[in-house]
Amino acid sequence: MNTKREKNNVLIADDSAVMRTLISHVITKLGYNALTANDGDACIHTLNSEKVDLLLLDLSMPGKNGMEVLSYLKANDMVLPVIMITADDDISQAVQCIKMGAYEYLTKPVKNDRLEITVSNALSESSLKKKVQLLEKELKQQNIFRRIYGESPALKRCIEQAMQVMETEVNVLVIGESGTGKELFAQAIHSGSKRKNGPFVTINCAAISNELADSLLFGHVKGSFTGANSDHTGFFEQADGGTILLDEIGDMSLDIQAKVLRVLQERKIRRVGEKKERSVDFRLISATHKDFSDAIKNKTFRADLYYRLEEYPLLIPPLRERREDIPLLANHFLDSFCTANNIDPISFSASVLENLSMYDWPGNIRELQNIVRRAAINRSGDEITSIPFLPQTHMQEAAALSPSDQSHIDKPAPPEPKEQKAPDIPPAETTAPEQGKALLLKNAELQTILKAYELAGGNQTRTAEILGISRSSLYRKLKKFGIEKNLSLSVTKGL
Ligand SMILES: Nc1ncnc2c1ncn2[C@@H]1O[C@H](COP(=O)(O)OP(=O)(O)OP(=O)(O)O)[C@@H](O)[C@H]1O
Repeated sequence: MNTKREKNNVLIADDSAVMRTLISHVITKLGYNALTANDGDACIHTLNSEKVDLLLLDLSMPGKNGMEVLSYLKANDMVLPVIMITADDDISQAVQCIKMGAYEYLTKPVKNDRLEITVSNALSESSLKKKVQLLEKELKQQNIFRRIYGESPALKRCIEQAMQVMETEVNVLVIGESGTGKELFAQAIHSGSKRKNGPFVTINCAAISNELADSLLFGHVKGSFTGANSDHTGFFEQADGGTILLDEIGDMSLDIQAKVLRVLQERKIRRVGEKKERSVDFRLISATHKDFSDAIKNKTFRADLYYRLEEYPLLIPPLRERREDIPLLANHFLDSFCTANNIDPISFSASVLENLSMYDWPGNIRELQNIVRRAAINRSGDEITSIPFLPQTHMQEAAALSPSDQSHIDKPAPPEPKEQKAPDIPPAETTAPEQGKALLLKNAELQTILKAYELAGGNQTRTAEILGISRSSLYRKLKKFGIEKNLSLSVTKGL
């Protein structure tokens, strides 16, 4: 790359007007912009007000001398190549400047050819350094956010914000509907922070009762209450040196809010049954799907705690506000499912991807992930051509979408050819009465569970994993279908 063409700004700081004129002449002839300063203070002023790519700095100047300007640059993290200009008898100081980070020194009288070469080399090197730094930043971003898929401007904005805040110690409040990826973002912020080698501890605030709060949050010592058979380390202590995620923070009781506020203020905890206090060092991230304004008004959430939590709010938009991410996410979940289950690659037909893009996804990405898994289990070939169990209640008409939403669905989806539909599950478009529809959905759900069960080789934990639900949800669903325990019996009976 030819640095001359870039019109870099070169600042010449010298108290001699003759030197400034001579050097400016050479710099301009080389194709760079020459800026000048007649002393150290003027030099610092220009550095703060202009974009300066290279500094030619006289060592001996009235007011702040060259060495002091160099110290100022270091103290203020201002990174740019500096070439010292020095009289012969200042050489030892010039060497000292190199040790302080100056790129090179030139002795007076400055020879034009030496000046030209040194300036060109310094600018090329600095531009190369900037490129490497940019690449490093991109690589770091790709690595930290590798599990977060999406290309929409809305998602990219979230990533950019997370990048900005992750290296600080600021408390982050991640706000978004259920299933939008709040926990994923919290994990990414932790892995991009200085605490990345420390623990990442998640507390589900909705699951902590007032009775158990002290023991769970702060720990207990053996014998401190009935059933305390051994010492226990609480969540805050477990997170020492790392990050703690307070998930579903809006569901925390007022009692527990007071306890958490105290830890945030004092950074100390006391285990139940123990007198001594222990210091804890953690970074706090909280997540919520709730709007706090009403809770604060109704005094069910402490305003003083809220303002501590939301030092930096990070808003994750729902999937329906970034529809362009849907096909990408759907394909990603399908590929992951096939890889995890040793299935030959399958794909979605274009019309299915369009249908998925028109759905509102009230359960956001988690719901999309589950629907993709079900579709993969129910497939009848290597292409998925219909999603019969996609509820119509949240389906947008293409015409109802905003123009930006429609960029990917400009043509209406062609009707599915009859022979491609799943044989035993009628398509969702069927104009059946409501009861009939409910029955069809129930049937589709059961078929999905049975196929997952087959795929899992009869293992119920694995079945639940494939379906993306917990084991207890699986049992609940089975119960709903009148199957209490023995799923294999139902499969063999064909239900
Ligand atoms: N952008 C994304 N790319 C890939 N997977 C994602 C993305 N966002 C979320 N997911 C996946 O969706 C699921 C839900 O994400 P996550 O648990 O982070 O959401 P959440 O907002 O914390 O949900 P909840 O409020 O219900 O706890 C997870 O399996 C997660 O891996």
